Amino acid sequence: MTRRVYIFDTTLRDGEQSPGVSLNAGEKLQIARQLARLGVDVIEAGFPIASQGDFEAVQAIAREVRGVTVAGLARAGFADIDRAWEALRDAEQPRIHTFIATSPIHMQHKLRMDPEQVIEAAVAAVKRAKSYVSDVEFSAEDASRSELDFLCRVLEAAIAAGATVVNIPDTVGYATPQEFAQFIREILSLVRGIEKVVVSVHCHDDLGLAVANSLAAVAAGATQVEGAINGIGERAGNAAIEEVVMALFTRRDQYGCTTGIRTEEIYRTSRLVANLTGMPIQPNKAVVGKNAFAHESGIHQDGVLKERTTYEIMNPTMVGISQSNLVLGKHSGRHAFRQRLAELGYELNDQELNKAFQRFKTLADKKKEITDADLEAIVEDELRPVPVTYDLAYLHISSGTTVVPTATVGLKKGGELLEEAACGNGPVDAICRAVDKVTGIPCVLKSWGINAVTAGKDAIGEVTLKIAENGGKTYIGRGISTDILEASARAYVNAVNKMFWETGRVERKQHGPQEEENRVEQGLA
Ligand SMILES: CC(=O)SCCNC(=O)CCNC(=O)[C@H](O)C(C)(C)COP(=O)(O)OP(=O)(O)OC[C@H]1O[C@@H](n2cnc3c(N)ncnc32)[C@H](O)[C@@H]1OP(=O)(O)O
Ligand SMILES: CC(C)C(=O)C(=O)O
Ligand SMILES: [Mg+2]
Repeated sequence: MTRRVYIFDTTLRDGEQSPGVSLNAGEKLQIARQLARLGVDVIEAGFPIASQGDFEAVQAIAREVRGVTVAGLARAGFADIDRAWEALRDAEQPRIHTFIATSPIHMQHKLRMDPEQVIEAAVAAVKRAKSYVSDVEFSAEDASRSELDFLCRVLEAAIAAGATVVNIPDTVGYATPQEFAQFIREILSLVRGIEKVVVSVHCHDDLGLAVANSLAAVAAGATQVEGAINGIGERAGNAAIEEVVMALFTRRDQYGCTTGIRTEEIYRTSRLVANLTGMPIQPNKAVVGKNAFAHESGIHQDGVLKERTTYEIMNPTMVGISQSNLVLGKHSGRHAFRQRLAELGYELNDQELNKAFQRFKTLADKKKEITDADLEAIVEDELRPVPVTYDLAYLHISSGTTVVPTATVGLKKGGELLEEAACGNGPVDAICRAVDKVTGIPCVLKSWGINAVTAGKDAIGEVTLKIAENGGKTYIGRGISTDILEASARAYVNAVNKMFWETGRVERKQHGPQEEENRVEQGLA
């Protein structure tokens, strides 16, 4: 039989405790609306006594967001609880979440209270909260470092006082999965009345075990998991909700649990939280990272192209990502290379493909990322090798903050040296204009981009650009040099040569040895 596990989202409370994160009321409201669309059961909207801003944010969420429980956090003190109620009173389903620490280390050093005082404070807090709302969650902070007998007494007292949810936090991420599962099993068997309430866990990621501990607790019988989107939160963060949910779904054979989450909303929620909190998602992050459904190795790409499930245990569309991504790099193989070229509109025969593939591998050894423009340039060169009509003989640039950028270029055409100078908005513009003067054909620079082919201060830059002749067809040019202006000039001349060749401005004949040498110099052969 499948069990329903409740998802308690604390992105807006514990998540906001991430160092450097502060969300205003508008941003919190935006995230809360999306969390409701995602289908979480509880949104912990904030800690109302923390600041006027947080109070207003919780109040705004309580007033607007429907179909979900809205919780506010409060220490075990009347002022906190009263303030939480003030903020939550207009919620459709309000929950006051009150907490106090139960571990010897916290009671002695932080609270400076003895265990009996802690029990008294817990009971008084739950009763106060209960006087306002029927749904009261009690958390025993630092539960995983608390003595089991004492913890059970506190939980029992909180349930007797009216708590509807008891939460067992691993506040400092100290637990390990087997130990935590055993801890939960013991609590479930020892605490009187626990069968009447929801048993929750709240795990932190100090040892990278937050999700594993949460899942172990669910397997042991916990019925609510607390966490944050993208795993943000105090220190190393909370259990990542998207990971917990997708693990419960993907391994439902193991856990036998369901959640109310609409998984297709996961990616959108993750992006929104990353954007509004300013906490970027690491590329290799499970479920929502840029690489979570990306494959770079040829063997994997081949497998995925033949049958996606060879290397994917989840369908990306299930989490709201449109498709798997085959990334071309030095580890890629011909199957993925051919597929990407087909997507770009190139159908190559086996011989052409092999030649282009060798060029691609050579480039991939030098560059981290191979772009579509790189592929287009490779294929264009392979399929349509062009003779060198113009060859860059020299380039002189005058540029700076107080001078008009000026370029002088010398281009060889046959045995002749043709020289021109031009001014421009910047040095690249000046180069383009000077080349145009030589050729007599003004072109528009449609795009220009540079990549470092090698690392370090003396990196070789590779410029890829696109030009078009007065609204006409686009030609791609590439040029490499340690000087980015020289690379730009070479790329521009390369594109001009393609234009001359394709528009029939030069005689169509095979490359001679000198032309092939020139192609090598330009980094094109
Ligand atoms: C594990 C968690 O994530 S707990 C939640 C942590 N989140 C936050 O702290 C964010 C919001 N916090 C705040 O804005 C502030 O800390 C406030 C407004 C709550 C309190 O601010 P201050 O009154 O200046 O107290 P301060 O934060 O310096 O110290 C905390 C006090 O609360 C007490 N306290 C801590 N937890 C509890 C608790 N659960 N119940 C009762 N008292 C508690 C501490 O012992 C300390 O009391 P003391 O002043 O008598 O020594
Ligand atoms: C307030 C409690 C639930 C908490 O955040 C923790 O113990 O980590
Ligand atoms: Mg926490």
